[in-house]
Amino acid sequence: MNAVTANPNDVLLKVDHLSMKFGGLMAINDFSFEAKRGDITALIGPNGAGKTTVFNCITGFYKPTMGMISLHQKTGKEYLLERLPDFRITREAKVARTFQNIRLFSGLTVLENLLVAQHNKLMRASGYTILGLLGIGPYRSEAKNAIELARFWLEKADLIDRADDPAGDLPYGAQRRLEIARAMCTGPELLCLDEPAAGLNPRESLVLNEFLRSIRKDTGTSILLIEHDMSVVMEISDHVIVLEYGQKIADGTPEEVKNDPRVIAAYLGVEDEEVEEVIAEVEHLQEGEH
Ligand SMILES: Nc1ncnc2c1ncn2[C@@H]1O[C@H](COP(=O)(O)OP(=O)(O)OP(=O)(O)O)[C@@H](O)[C@H]1O
Repeated sequence: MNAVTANPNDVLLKVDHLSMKFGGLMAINDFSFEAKRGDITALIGPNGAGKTTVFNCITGFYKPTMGMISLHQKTGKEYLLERLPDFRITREAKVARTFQNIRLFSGLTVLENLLVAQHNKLMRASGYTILGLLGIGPYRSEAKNAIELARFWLEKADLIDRADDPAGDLPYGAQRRLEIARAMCTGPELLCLDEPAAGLNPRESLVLNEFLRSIRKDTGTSILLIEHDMSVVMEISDHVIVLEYGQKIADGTPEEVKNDPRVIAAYLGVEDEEVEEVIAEVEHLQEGEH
C-alpha cells in the first residue's frame, strides 16, 4: 500500500484513526488519510464500504465514535471538525458538500438557487433589519456582489443561458453542475462531492470533468469526491484512497491504485487467495489490447 505523505503545510484535511459504529456494525474502522491543499482526492470502494459515512463525519452529519478530523485553512487556522456542529463546519471551516441525490430548489430559477446559497452573507449585510434589506447600509453592494458571483459560476458551469429557467427544467447533468456551482458560491476551502457523476451519460461526464478541473485550476479549491465512475476518478484525481468494509486498502496515485491487487480483488469481489489469478488475467487482457 502506498501511503501519500504530504508536507504538513500542504495538508488541508487530516483524518486520523476515524471509526464510526452503528449499533453492532463497524462502518468505519480506524481509517486515516490526508488530502493535500489544491488536490482532487477521490474516495472509492465497493457499495457499502463506508464512503458516505466518512463524508458525513467530515461534514458534521455524524459525530464519529472515535478519531480526529482536522482542517487546516490557508490562513493557518485549524478546525477540529468532529467537535463542530454542521452549520459551523460550513460557515467557519468552509467545507461545502453536494449529495448523492440532487437537492436543488427545483421551482426556483437557476440564478435564484445560487443567490439562496449566499443568503447568510446577505442577511449579515442587512444587519438583520428592514432598513438594511431596503438598501440602507452595505446590503445593496453585497446584493450586487452576490449576483456577480452567481453569474461567474453560471458561466463556469456553462449554465448562463439557462439562468432564468426553473432549476427543475434542466437536464440531469446540468442540475449536477448547478449543485456544484451553488456550493462554490459559498467560497469553500474544501468541496466534498458525493457521486457527482452518478446518472450522467458519457458526454455529461466529460463536461463534469472539465468543470471540476477548472475549479481546481482557477480557484485552487481542494476537492474530495466519492465516485463510482472510474473514468471520472482516473481522469481527474491526483490522489485516490480505497475503502473496503470500512478500512483503507489502498492509498496512492490513480495509476498505483488501479494496479493494486487488493483493489482489483475488492472490485471484483474475489477471495484473497484468488487475487493472483485475477491479476494474471488482467495483465493478459491488457497485453491483448496492445
Ligand atoms: N445511519 C446509519 N445507520 C445504520 N447503518 C448505517 C448508517 N449509515 C450507513 N450505515 C451502514 O454503514 C455501512 C457503510 O455505508 P455507506 O453508505 O457509508 O457506504 P458507501 O460506501 O457510501 O456505499 P454506496 O457506495 O453504496 O453509497 C453500510 O453497511 C450501511 O448500511
